[in-house]
Amino acid sequence: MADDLQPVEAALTALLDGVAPLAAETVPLAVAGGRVLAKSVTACLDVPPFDNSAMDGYALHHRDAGKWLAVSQRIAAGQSAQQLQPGSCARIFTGGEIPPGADCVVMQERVQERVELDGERALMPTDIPAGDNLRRRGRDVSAGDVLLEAGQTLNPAALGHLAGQGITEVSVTRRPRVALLSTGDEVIDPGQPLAAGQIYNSNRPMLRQLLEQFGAEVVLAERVADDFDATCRCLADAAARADVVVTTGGVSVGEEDHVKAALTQLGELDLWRLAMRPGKPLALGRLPRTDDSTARFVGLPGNPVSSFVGAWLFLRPLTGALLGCPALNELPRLRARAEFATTTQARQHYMRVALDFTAEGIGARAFRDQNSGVLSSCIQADALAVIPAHSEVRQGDEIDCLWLQ
Ligand SMILES: Nc1nc2c(c(=O)[nH]1)N[C@H]1C(S)=C(S)[C@@H](COP(=O)(O)OP(=O)(O)OC[C@H]3O[C@@H](n4cnc5c(N)ncnc54)[C@H](O)[C@@H]3O)O[C@H]1N2
Ligand code: MOO
Repeated sequence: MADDLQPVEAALTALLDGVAPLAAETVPLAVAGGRVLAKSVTACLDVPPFDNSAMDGYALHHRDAGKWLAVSQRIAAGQSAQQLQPGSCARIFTGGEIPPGADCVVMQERVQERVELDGERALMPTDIPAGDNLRRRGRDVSAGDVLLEAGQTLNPAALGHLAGQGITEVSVTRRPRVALLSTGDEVIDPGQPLAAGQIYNSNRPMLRQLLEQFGAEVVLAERVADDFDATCRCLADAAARADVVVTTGGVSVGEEDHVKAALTQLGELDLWRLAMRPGKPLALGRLPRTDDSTARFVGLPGNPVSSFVGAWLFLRPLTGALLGCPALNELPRLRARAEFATTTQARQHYMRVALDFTAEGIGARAFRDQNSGVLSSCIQADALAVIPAHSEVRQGDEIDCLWLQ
C-alpha cells in the first residue's frame, strides 16, 4: 500500500473488534418506532385469531353452491358467529367470524337476494370452491412462532406486527450515545457574524442527522479550541458521557491538528490514514472511562465531504454493532453503469453518484466536482461509487456502488 495507507476493510475490522450490543431497555410500543429489538419476540396469539371473511357477502358450505338458501344469521365484524344451520347461509361482513359449518364466502355482488314472508333468501352462484374468500386463523402468525428476531429494526410493519399480539411494551437496545466535537478555530456556529478566515460549521448538523438516522443519540455537541490541553479536556469529558466520541477536523499533519496527539495521550490510536478518497486522515481509536470501559473514537477529517463519507462507512456500522443490528453493518451493494469517466491513484475513491433506475438498468451519474470540500456533491447522492485504487473507469463500465440507506 503506497504511503503506508491502511485499507478501508482493515480499518472497519479494527473499528468493530470487540464492540458488543449495549444493554436493553423497555419502552412503550407507541414510542418504539426506529428502535432495534434487543430480544426475539415469540408470538403468543394466532393472527388472525379466528377464521374470518375476506369479503362482504354470504358464508355457506360449498356443497350448497347454486341453491337458494335461507339467510339464517347476520355476522358483523366483532360479533361471534353461531353454528350454521344446514342448508342455510349467513350474511357476513369483511372481518366477520366464519360460522362453524360454513367453509366459504361468496361476495355479495354475485348473489341475488329476495325477501319472503318467512325471511330473506339468497341465490348462490354455482362455482364456489371450498375455502373461497376465507382468511384462516393463524395464516399470518401462529402462536409459538418467532414473530421478530433480535436485531430487527422496528419499522412500521414490525410495530404493527407487535401490536397484533396485544403487546404494549418492547425490549430494545439502548441508543448509542455519541459526543460530537468540532475542532478548528476557524469553524463557528451559525447565528454569529462571519469574520475573515472563518467558516460556518456544516459538519455538526449533517452528522447529527446522519447519526440519528443510523439510530444513535447525540448527547453532546461542542466546539474544541485548536489547543492540545483543551482537546484533552474535551475528549476526556466526552468519553465519560458517550459510547462513541466523534471529532471533525484536526486529524491531518499540521501543527494545529491536536486530536491524534490528545487521543494518544489519553487512550489509544488504533489506526490512522486510510487508502480512501475522501477521508485519508481518518483516525480510529479508544478512550478510557473511569469505570474501566472504553469509548470508541472516530476522528473524521474536517472537510465536509470527508465527514459525510466517513460517517456512512464507519459511524453507520459502529452504530449497528452497538445496537446489535446486522442490517447496519454493511451498506447494500449494487452494480451500475458509469455515466462518467475517471482514473484513481493510491486511494480507493468513493464518488458521490445519483442513481437513475431505467428499463436498461441502473445508471450512476457522478457530481461534476468531487473535491472533498464540495458538500453540494452529497446532497443528491444516492450512492457512493467505489472505484478501486490504480484503476480507470470509462463511460458505460459496470461499477460497484454502495447504496446510501
Ligand atoms: N500536508 C498535508 N496536508 C493535508 C493532508 C496531507 O496528507 N498532508 N491531507 C489533506 C486531506 S486529504 C484532508 S481530508 C484534510 C483533513 O484535515 P483535518 O481533518 O485536519 O481537517 P481540518 O484541517 O481541520 O479541516 C479541513 C477543512 O475542512 C474545514 N472544516 C473543518 N471542520 C469543519 C466544519 N465543522 N464545518 C465546515 N468545514 C469544516 C476546514 O476549515 C478546512 O478547510 O487535510 C488535508 N491536508
Ligand atoms: O481525504 Mo481528504 O478527505 O481527500 O480531502
